[in-house]
Amino acid sequence: MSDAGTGVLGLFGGTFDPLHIAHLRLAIEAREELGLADVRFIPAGNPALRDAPHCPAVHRLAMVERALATMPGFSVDASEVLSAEAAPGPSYTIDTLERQRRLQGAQRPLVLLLGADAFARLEAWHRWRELFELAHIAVATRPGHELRVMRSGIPGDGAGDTALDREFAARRGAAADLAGAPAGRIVPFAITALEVSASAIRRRLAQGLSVRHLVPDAVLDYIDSHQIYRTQHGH
Ligand SMILES: Nc1ncnc2c1ncn2[C@@H]1O[C@H](COP(=O)(O)OP(=O)(O)OP(=O)(O)O)[C@@H](O)[C@H]1O
Ligand SMILES: O=C(O)c1ccc[n+]([C@@H]2O[C@H](COP(=O)([O-])O)[C@@H](O)[C@H]2O)c1
Repeated sequence: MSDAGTGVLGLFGGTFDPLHIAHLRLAIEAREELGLADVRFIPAGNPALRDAPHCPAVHRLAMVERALATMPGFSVDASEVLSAEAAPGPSYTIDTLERQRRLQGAQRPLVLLLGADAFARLEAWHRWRELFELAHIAVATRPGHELRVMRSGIPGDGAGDTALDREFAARRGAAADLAGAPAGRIVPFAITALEVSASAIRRRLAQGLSVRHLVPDAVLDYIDSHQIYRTQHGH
C-alpha cells in the first residue's frame, strides 16, 4: 500500500511501439476531462492479441520515460515490462489491475484508459468481465474507429447487442461519476482527432521518412541515437 496516493488514478496501457503524440493527447485530455490526479503509462511487456512488437520492451519503456520526464502529472509504471523479463507469457491487463488495486487500496478510484479500437476488442481480453470489478474504463474517440457503443440505446441505430454492448449500457457513466466509486463505470470521452498510429510511424521510419512532430522530440532523439525502426537510411 506504500504507493497509494489520492484522487482518481488513470492507468494507460499500450504497446507504445513507439509512443506518439496521440498517446500523449489522449492522456492529457483524459486528465483534464476526467479530473484525474495522475496518469500512469504502462508499456506492455508482451502485448496480448497482436504480433510481437517491433522494438524490445526496454526501448519502448525508455521512450515513454524520456517523453514524460518533463510532464508533471504523468508517470511510468515498468511492472509489465519487468514481469515479462522475469517470466515469459502475455501481459494481461487483469494482472496489472490486480496489482494496482493492491498498491492503491480498495477505495481509490482507478480508471483504465483505452482508445475506441482497443475497447471494441475488449471481449477477447483475458478475464474481461472482471476488469470492471477492479477499475472504471474510459474510452477515447479515435479516427477510423467509431465508438459504436456511443450510439447504443437509440432504436434502429445499428448498434449491436453483444455482451460488451450490454455491459456498456448498464455501466455507462460520466466523468463526474468516476470519483464516486472505485470501479465499474464505462465513460466515453472525446479527444482531439489525430489520425496517427505507431504502425504508420514505423512504416515511415522504415522508408527513411521524417516522423518529426508525430512523436515527441525526446522519442525522435532516442530513435535516432539507438538506430531503431529505420531499416533503411535517412531522417
Ligand atoms: N490516434 C489515436 N487516437 C486515439 N487513441 C489512440 C490513438 N493511437 C493509439 N491510441 C490508443 O492508445 C493505446 C495504445 O495504443 P498502441 O500503443 O497500440 O498504439 P497504436 O498507434 O494503436 O499502435 P499500432 O499502430 O502499432 O497498433 C490504445 O488504447 C489505443 O487505442
Ligand atoms: O489483457 C488482455 O487480454 C489484453 C489484450 C489486448 C490488449 N490488452 C492491453 O490493451 C492495451 C492496448 O493494447 P494495444 O495492443 O492497443 O497496444 C495494452 O495495455 C495491452 O496490454 C490487454
